[in-house]
Amino acid sequence: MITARGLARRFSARGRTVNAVRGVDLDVAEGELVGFLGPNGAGKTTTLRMLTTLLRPTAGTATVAGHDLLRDPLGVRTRIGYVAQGGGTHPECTVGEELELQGRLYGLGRAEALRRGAELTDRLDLADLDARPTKTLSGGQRRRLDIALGLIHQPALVFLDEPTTGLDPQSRANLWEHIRRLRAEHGVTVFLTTHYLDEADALCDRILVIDHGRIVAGGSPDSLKAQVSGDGMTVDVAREHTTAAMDVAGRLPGAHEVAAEPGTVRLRVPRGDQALPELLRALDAAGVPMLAVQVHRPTLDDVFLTLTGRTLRDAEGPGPEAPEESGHAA
Ligand SMILES: Nc1ncnc2c1ncn2[C@@H]1O[C@H](COP(=O)(O)OP(=O)(O)OP(=O)(O)O)[C@@H](O)[C@H]1O
Repeated sequence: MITARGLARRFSARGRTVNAVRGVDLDVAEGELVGFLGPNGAGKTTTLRMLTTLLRPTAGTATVAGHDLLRDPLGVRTRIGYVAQGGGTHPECTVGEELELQGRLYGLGRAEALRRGAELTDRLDLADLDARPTKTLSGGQRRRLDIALGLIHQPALVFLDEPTTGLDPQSRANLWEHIRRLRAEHGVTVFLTTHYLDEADALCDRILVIDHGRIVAGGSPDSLKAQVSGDGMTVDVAREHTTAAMDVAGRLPGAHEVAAEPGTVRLRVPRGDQALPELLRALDAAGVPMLAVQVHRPTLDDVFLTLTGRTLRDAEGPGPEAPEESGHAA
């Protein structure tokens, strides 16, 4: 459904050059639900905008939904849906009007646009909101409307840019269910970007991790987690015992990535369940009272840390300063 080779995009403005995407290869099969994961400024949106014809690549080639991205951008556009981060609804228009207008923009007749709109509002739990101005919708309802608008022309492939950013946990879980159903019941291929590891973990068959404009890892959530060697342990002690606890922890068989901050020691061990009693005995023998301990299986957070040396939290915040440049359809 998507094949991209060496896709790259450079922005230049005011004498500065930003290599936002530095040569991305992608293969997405029909019916896959793929997550594109990375911190702020990693190049997710830029890649998405290239794949959806909104931004011309500086290098590389791609075929999207059976059409060549550079030679046949119109062909690409008719077969894909793109749900951008901010959405684009008019605040005074009603849900029904927005859907009808979008359908007409895609060349549907009025009756067909209304029929599709009704089908989508039904499918996305918006059926009672037809007459409501979009400005009165909740965050979750608005995101579901954005998705309905992206699906009006029955695309085979839909791109969702951070679909759940800003939503409360319940609305996120609800939206995940709708995204799963898009694929399960309608065979739509879904390519989504997200900051959230739990989202990628819960939703995606496959995850691609992008950092500094390059894909640094890819695979199923489980296979990525398997790349992290061992379980994590977090040990809390009184601040004055931090160094002693770190020494003890570092001597456990197979202990690695041992790090400490005042009152807390973190490490990785091959098997957390086996290391725990040993750690308790060793701390006891060293006269270090332990206040609390946690053992956890590797998470995608750990994967990200292992691959990039940063946690997604470290990476939060604005990306490198870069001036705006308006995008051009290819
Ligand atoms: N129009 C532009 N002009 C100049 N630089 C840009 C432009 N668009 C993006 N960039 C820069 O390219 C890099 C990648 O940005 P991009 O928006 O693709 O990242 P992202 O992974 O989607 O981040 P976020 O999660 O914050 O949306 C950043 O350094 C950004 O500042």
